[in-house]
Amino acid sequence: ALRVAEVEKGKTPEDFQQVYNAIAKKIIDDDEYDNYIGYGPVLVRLSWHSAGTFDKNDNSGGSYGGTYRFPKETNDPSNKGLQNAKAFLEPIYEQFPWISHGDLYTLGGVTALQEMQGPKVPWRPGRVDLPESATPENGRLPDAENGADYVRNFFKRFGFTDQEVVALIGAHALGKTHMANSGYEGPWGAATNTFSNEFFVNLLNEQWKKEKTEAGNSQYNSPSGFMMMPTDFALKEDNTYLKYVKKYAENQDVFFEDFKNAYKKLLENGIEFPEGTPTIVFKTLDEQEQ
Ligand code: HEM
Ligand SMILES: Nc1c(Br)cnc2ccccc12
Repeated sequence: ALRVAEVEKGKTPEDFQQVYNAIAKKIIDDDEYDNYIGYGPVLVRLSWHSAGTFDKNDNSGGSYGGTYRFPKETNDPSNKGLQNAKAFLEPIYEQFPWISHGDLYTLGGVTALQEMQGPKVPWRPGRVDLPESATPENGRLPDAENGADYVRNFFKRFGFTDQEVVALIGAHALGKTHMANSGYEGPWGAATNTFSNEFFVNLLNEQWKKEKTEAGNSQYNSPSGFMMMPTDFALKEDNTYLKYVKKYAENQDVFFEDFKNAYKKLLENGIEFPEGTPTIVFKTLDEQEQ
């Protein structure tokens, strides 16, 4: 079914900037989360998982309906750990009950990314909450215990190119993996809350050793305490992906530009935005008088 955006009644870009500011301030206040990594990375992951159920073949799933709010999707094993991001956003929703859940989950990721010095991501409002019956079945998100062919095939469902796929996975510069959530653990050292191209720099420059985790997964570990999952590592094993890995490791500006475009496409996949829908480029807190 076609998803047509309808901006929340009477709301202006300034209203959405207020939501952005409330999320950004809460990220600063709740800085102790996950050993002081903070909520930035898990908010970005929630925005991706809310959009990552999209299937272009029948236009089902995706960010529009905000169905992550329903237990079936919240409890998808692929979403383990995202409950923390959901709880973080609950008081924001109480403060701005007019916002749709689809807009809230995608705006949460855009806010977190920009406040972690990532690129400015133009964002459009108008996702409309769909009923529980619209919740997609579990299992639409990717499984990290796989190689390049799986990754390439998985993202065909979104209509992404090889370049867009490599750019998007660069989000793994943020945060970390948690044994209790996914059966992967690490990095132990520089789990970061600043967006950069270092995922690609590490992937190319570190010495990697393939090991088994206590959950029975494979992961690649480096002496500096970094880790890669098989689907991360696949990006350097595949010659086409490797071309983009090198491009992004060499030039952070090019990575930021390509990530911004691919992330916007991810968050808006399957949605028709009518003429006149505002495109908002949010100001960061630093850019506003405090
Ligand atoms: C092949 C595709 C992908 C796979 C298999 C994958 C898998 C995973 C797994 C298993 C984790 C660890 C979760 C945990 O243990 O807490 C993770 C974390 C993360 N993923 Fe991905 N991911 C993929 C693509 C993406 C994309 C496209 C984005 C965003 C654009 C993204 C953003 C993140 C972030 C920010 C984290 C860190 C979360 C935290 O620190 O709590 N991932 N991913
Ligand atoms: N920081 C990460 C590194 Br370094 C490598 N892989 C990841 C996969 C998911 C989330 C974070 C990371």
